[in-house]
This record gives sequence, C-alpha cells and structure tokens, in this order.
Amino acid sequence: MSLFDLITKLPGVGEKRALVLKQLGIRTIEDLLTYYPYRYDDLASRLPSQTDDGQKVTFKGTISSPALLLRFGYKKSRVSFHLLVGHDNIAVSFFNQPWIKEQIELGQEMAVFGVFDAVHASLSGQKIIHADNDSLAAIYPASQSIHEKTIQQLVAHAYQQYADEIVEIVPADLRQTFRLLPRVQQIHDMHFPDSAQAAKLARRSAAFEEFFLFQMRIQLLKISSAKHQGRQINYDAAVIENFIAQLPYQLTHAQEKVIQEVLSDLKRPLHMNRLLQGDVGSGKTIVAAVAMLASISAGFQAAIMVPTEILAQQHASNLSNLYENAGLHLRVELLTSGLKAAARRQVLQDLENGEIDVIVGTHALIQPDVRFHHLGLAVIDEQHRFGVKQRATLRKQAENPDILAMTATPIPRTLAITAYGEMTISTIDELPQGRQKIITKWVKSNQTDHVFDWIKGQLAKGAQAYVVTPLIEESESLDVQNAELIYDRLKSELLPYRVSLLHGRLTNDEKQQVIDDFSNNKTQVLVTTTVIEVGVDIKNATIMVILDADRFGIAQLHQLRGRVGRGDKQSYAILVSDPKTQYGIDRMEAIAATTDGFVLAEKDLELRGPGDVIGIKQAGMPEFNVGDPIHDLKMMETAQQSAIEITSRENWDTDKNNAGLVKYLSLTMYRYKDFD
Ligand SMILES: Nc1ncnc2c1ncn2[C@@H]1O[C@H](COP(=O)(O)OP(=O)(O)OP(=O)(O)O)[C@@H](O)[C@H]1O
Repeated sequence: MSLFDLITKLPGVGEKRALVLKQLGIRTIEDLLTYYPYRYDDLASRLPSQTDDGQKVTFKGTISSPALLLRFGYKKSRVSFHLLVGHDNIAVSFFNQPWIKEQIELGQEMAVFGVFDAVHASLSGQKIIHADNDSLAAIYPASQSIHEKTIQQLVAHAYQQYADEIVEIVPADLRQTFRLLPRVQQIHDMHFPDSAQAAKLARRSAAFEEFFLFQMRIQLLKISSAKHQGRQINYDAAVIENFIAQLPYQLTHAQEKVIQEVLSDLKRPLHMNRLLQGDVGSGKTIVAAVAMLASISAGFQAAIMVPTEILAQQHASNLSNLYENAGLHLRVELLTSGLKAAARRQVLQDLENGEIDVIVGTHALIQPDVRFHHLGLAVIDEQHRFGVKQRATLRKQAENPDILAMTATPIPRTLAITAYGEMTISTIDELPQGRQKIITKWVKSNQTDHVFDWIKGQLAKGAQAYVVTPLIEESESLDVQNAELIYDRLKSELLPYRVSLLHGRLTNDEKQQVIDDFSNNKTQVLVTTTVIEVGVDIKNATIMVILDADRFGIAQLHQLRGRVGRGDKQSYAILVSDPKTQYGIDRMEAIAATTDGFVLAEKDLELRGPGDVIGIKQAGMPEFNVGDPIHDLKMMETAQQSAIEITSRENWDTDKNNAGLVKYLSLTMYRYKDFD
C-alpha cells in the first residue's frame, strides 16, 4: 500500500469515475489527499444576534411550528416551519426538498444550516445538521461530472485507509525552523479541521510544502539540464570586442553587464536558459546580436525567433547591417511563412548544410522540416508571445541549444520568482544616453481636432507620427474599416504631408512597403491598427497618438508608446479616450504618470490581479492549489532559498534526512513534464 497507488484502489472508484477524477488532476491517492478544500462551511451553531445578513450559518433550536409543504407545479416546492433559536423565532424554508417535511416534528431539537436573512428573520435552509459537533465542512472544487459530496466521501475514505502511509516530505530541520505541522496532521486538518484556527495552521504548512516542492523541482530541472545538455561555446573574444568597438554608439552599463552575463553562460559547459528583460527601447537587440556572434565565432549557428513577419524582416536587415558595418561577412537569412516554396527549400537546405550563420524567423522556424547544422544559440524575442510548447519545440528540434529569451513586458518582481523560476534573469535597467522622457498626455475625444492640428504643426518641423486606431476585438473587418476612416480623414486634413495605412489585411509585402516608406520618411504619418505593437524601431517617428486608448491594457499601451522616443528627439504620446469605468481612468492615469515599464507592470498587477496580467499564462505561470504566490511571496522566497540550499549540499539526495523528499520527487516529476 502506498500513497502513489492509483485512485482505482479505493472502493467505489471504477474506470469511469477515475476518468472524471483525472480531469480534476487526481490520479493517485496522494493527489486526492492533497486535493484541498477551497473553503469551509462553519457548521458550529450561532445565535441570530451574532449573525450578519446574508451570512451562511447553522442555527440550533426547537421546532416551534408544524411543517407546511407547498408545491408549485411539477418540480418546485417549499417546506416551511419555525425554529426557536434563543429568543428569536426564525422562519425556515427549504426549497425543492419536499422530503424534509417528514423530519420536522413540533417540539423537537434541530440544527439547520442555511443563509440568514436578517431583515425577515428567516433562514433559507440548505441542509439539516445531524452530527452534533462544532465542526467545519470542507468544500471542494467540484465539476459537472462529480459532486462535491462525493469528493468529501472519497477523501474521507482515502484518509481512513492510507493515513498510516503518510510520511514526512519536508526535511525535519526545515519543519522545525518554520514550525510546520507533521504531514499527517496537516492533511487531516486541511480536510477535517476542528476549528478555523486548525484549518489556518494546516493551510500554512500545506502552502509551504507546495512552494517548497515546486522550488525543489525547479532546482532539479536546472541541475539536470545543466548536467546533460550543456554546450560549451568557446567564442572568440577578439571578434566580440572588435564588433562592439565598431558600433555607432557606446553600450550602456546595463547592456555591458548583461552581455557579460550571457557570454559567461555561453562559455560554461552548462546549458543556458536565460531571460533578458528590458524596457521598450532599452536596446535588447544588440545584446542578442553579440550573443549570436559569439555562437558563430565558436563555429555554431544562431537563430532568432520573433512573433511577426514585420519584426523578422526588421531584425534580419538590422543584423545584416550591424555585422556588415563591423566588417563581418555573415550570412543572415529570413525564414517566414511568406517565403515562396523554392526560396524556402533553398534556405532549409543551406541551413542544414551549415551555410547560413544566422536565421531569423517566425513560427516558420519550428516546423518539423527545419533542420540545423549545428545550432549553438536560439534567441526568442518577445518570448511571452510564444507558448511553453513552442519554446520547447525549438529546443528539441535543435538539440537543445542555449536559450536567450527576451521580453519587453517586464513581469512584476512578485511574479518573476514563480513564473520564471527555471530561468536566470538578466535585466537592462537603463535606457541609452540622450533619450528624452516621452511626454504623455491623456485627452478626451472632443479634443481630437486639436490633436490633429497640433500634429500638423509638428510635421512642419520635420516630425513623423503614428496614429493607432481603436482595437475592435470582435471583428477584424470593423477594425480595418475604422482605420480606413481615420486614414481618409487625415489624408486630406494633413496635406501636403503624406499619410499611409497599415493593417492586418495587407499582404506581407504590402506591409513591408508601408513600413519602408514610413521609415524612409516618404510618408510622414502612419495610420495603423495594432500590427505595429511590438518591436518596430523607427527613430524619426516622435509622435504616437492612440485613439480610444481605453480599449487597450496597460502593457499594450506601454508597448505602443515605446514605438516613439527611440532616438534623441523629444517624443510625445497622446492618449485620446473617454473611459467609462474607474478602471479605464486608472489605466490612463497610470500610463500618463510614468514611462517605466517595471513600475507599470506592478501597477497592472495591482489593478487587475495576477490572473490577467499579460503574458503570465503563456509564461508558464504554474497554478497552485493552496498557496498564493503573490500574497505569500515571502514564503515562496523562503521555499526557494531552502531548495537551493538543500540541492547545493554534497550528496543531498542520498542523505537519510531527505529520504522522504527524494522518494516523493522521484514519484511525482511526471506532473511537471511541461517544463522539460
Ligand atoms: N547603447 C545605445 N546607445 C544608443 N542607442 C542605442 C543603444 N543601444 C541600442 N540603441 C538603439 O536604440 C533603439 C532601440 O533598441 P532595440 O530595438 O534593441 O530596443 P529593444 O530593447 O528591442 O526595444 P523593444 O522591445 O521596444 O523593441 C535602436 O534603434 C538601437 O539602435
């Protein structure tokens, strides 16, 4: 008998029920015993005077009127009677449970659980409480196919049969330091607490256990990927130095620091899995360019995967220029789905033969027929745009190259420890010199004419402007129509300046043409839907107008604004919107108040809660049963330190004190295969 017995070992659990349970993530007895309730109903009885209106409560008293059964139509019914609780005569009603009537006898003692209505001194009964103890009833997350009560019963069974098998997992010294309950008591009190206090203590121990196991797994994954899949990239330091020396600008300290971090990772025989976060416009591309050059100088290829075709083209041409200007003759190729069949075949062939040094691509890079000669480094740009699966595919396909993921959507510090636990984080926390703060203004839509007049004045001084049209999520065609309307209007109003239009319905070549024209100042105003959101880098564009800005989230607005202020000229962002909710107003004010993406990320988290913050789901943010990684950040940090400390000890995995932990981890790694 073991906690890792399949759930079908329990009486009453056949194949069918096992399948239903599996959907709740319950496969083994252990899974069931750690399927914890999300709340408890307090069944301890109270007096009406101690109870708030609308509260769930148990009243215990004497039945003071005979039961009356009313039927409405075929299925509906109401049983009503009075219960004398202390000095209050409470009107109790049970809906659609006609059989209750049989249990009601005048003068008898009874305890009823239900929802209290203080105004009418009545109780809407949910159940009659038979057991006469003061206890809490565990309420479990159930599903359509399995009732909460069934789960209660299964848990009770499992506990009865398997309590003796519950052994300690968290090592004794940690349990002592953090005053954790013995595991068997923790599990007991989670499901069958005697008091709210007992439940609370059990929850604390269970949360620590959950965080600690999570952090242990992350450490193990780090250790194992470092041990087995390393790739030593012995780059040529002179090549790198020379390249950096030829750049038209001085690297910022932050860029230098981050480049050093990446280079020393590459040189180590360990596998690199690094996340580079840096605010919009902070200069991440050059870091990627250096890292890729390092890989190439050591005889490997390098790849960079980006979310859109426009971005792929831009990166390919930037990288070519950067290398070319430094006198390096590297072959940089583009692999996107827009490529013609023959051209694609050629690229694939050359890639496999090792004739291509750098491949820049979209999702097209992770198609099954893409094979590398010897990929040393894969860069993933805007990594939150790719799912865990896609990132894994790239790694597998290329025999586990070193990974440098980049993001301009900073994740709040409070979430990073959990979401990116398995990655090492580098941060560019400084913008290139000479950048001026983008002046951001929020105006109401009745100011739109003013805004357009003002743009015209700025165009006369040589500026260029983006005008982003409202995002209409429900319909792409409305989205495009809208952009066309604005385009038509501005085309005539802004004469003699030239206006162009960019939206998702254009072909890739058309899009590229529009971007090129704007980039070369052939057009001065670019009316666009959100196609341009990420990465577009045109220095002379200094004005960003976002219409109906309240349709966008904070992260997206920040990304959009980041398209300007990329050179040394004063830039402006104008948010035009009439938000109808406080949340909308809060977002406008937040964006107008700061241009710091890290501050905004925290604000976003505060305004929306963790579930919604952009990119978190995709970032592989794991879900926790008991602990709340944001609320219990301190505990998560402690768990992380403990896991690092344990795994760095010599022979920790054969140490007797860790036997329970080691066994548990070896039997449960399957749950975390997604990280692989
Ligand atoms: N140290 C530097 N000094 C001056 N300009 C720089 C420096 N580093 C990068 N730049 C320039 O700043 C601009 C923005 O850099 P880059 O495109 O790499 O930003 P990014 O971090 O990728 O931003 P985003 O996420 O918004 O795309 C580019 O035009 C680049 O040439």
